[in-house]
Amino acid sequence: MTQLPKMRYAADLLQDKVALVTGGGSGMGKATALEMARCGARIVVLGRRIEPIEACANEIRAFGGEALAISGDIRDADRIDEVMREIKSTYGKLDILVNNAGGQFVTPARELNNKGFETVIRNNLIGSWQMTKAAADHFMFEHGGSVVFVTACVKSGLTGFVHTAAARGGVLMMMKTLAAEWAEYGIRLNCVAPGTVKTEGMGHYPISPEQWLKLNRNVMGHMGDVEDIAGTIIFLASPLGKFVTGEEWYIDGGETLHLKHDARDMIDAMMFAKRERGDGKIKS
Ligand SMILES: CCCCCCC/C=C/C(=O)SCCNC(=O)CCNC(=O)[C@H](O)C(C)(C)COP(=O)(O)OP(=O)(O)OC[C@H]1O[C@@H](n2cnc3c(N)ncnc32)[C@H](O)[C@@H]1OP(=O)(O)O
Ligand SMILES: NC(=O)C1=CN([C@@H]2O[C@H](COP(=O)(O)OP(=O)(O)OC[C@H]3O[C@@H](n4cnc5c(N)ncnc54)[C@H](OP(=O)(O)O)[C@@H]3O)[C@@H](O)[C@H]2O)C=CC1
Repeated sequence: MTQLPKMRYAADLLQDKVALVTGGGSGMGKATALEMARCGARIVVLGRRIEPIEACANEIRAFGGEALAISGDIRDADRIDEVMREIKSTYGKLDILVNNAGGQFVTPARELNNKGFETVIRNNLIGSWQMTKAAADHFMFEHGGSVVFVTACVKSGLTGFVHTAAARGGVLMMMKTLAAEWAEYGIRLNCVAPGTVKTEGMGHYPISPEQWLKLNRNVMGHMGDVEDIAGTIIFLASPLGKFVTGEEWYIDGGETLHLKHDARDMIDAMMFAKRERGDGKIKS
């Protein structure tokens, strides 16, 4: 059971709202789902594995909230359509979409093949587009809504992650374009770009959190907590953010204050980890 932090927002902030959080079974997505439920929203938790999303929904029910866990892959357009129909038959509407699901692997660009590049683009750009378009078609063109994309700090690229830098940059420009085109339907769209945040997901990488911090440009010297990101997502998604659209907010411990590149250090650390493992891919 997750240790719930002190509540920051009013318990009725999201009263009568229905929110869908992709990747809501772990990390920042789970923290967002739990806090949104504590603010009164009915929550749909989406992810590929059923266990983590069921666990999150059960935690919400345990404190008296309402939640529905639906398994699905954001890359699968047919499944997304089914998910939207299930939400319609259960709750009748969808007010908030948090496009949080995503992930990538670390690799020097020189060693990345086309399939690997496309895999990460599909997971982080095309998946978010498909979710957003389906939410708008099924619900938000009708009654408005708010979409928050979780991206990453890629202001000056991201060494070792050319695929995800391209995908997240694509999400940013997609979000800004949609914010302009869809304002007339009452749809707001924004991005939250986390710096390095302590989550289960960081376990996928071959270096320790301490090594991440050394390579990182964060001036605070410590990682973010999932609640730092959840709080910002909720602000933007809720009526508190009703005059904000088309924005990207960096929640990054000052990582973007200075743009010193860590290119050599990053590649060296990754290549070292790869040699240590003796395999072709940099896997955790
Ligand atoms: C200085 C600090 C910087 C901080 C940086 C930002 C920190 C970000 C942190 C986070 O995002 S935490 C969230 C963490 N979660 C993840 O990142 C998820 C981990 N990754 C995955 O689950 C998977 O890698 C994936 C991205 C979802 C892809 O999985 P999928 O099952 O769709 O593809 P695969 O069949 O495994 O692979 C397809 C294709 O992709 C290439 N490839 C895959 N893995 C690697 C690898 N480790 N190295 C190189 N290439 C890889 C490859 O072409 C694969 O095809 P095949 O070779 O298998 O035919
Ligand atoms: N932690 C960090 O420092 C940073 C993270 N980010 C990004 O923030 C987001 C959340 O990260 P974090 O909480 O750390 O990550 P986690 O790995 O803990 O969570 C990612 C979640 O997304 C789900 N997911 C991944 N791919 C898909 C898919 N194709 N379809 C449906 N669900 C999917 C996973 O569940 P399942 O596997 O069951 O599908 C998982 O629950 C991600 O987009 C991440 O890349 C960005 C910058 C930094």
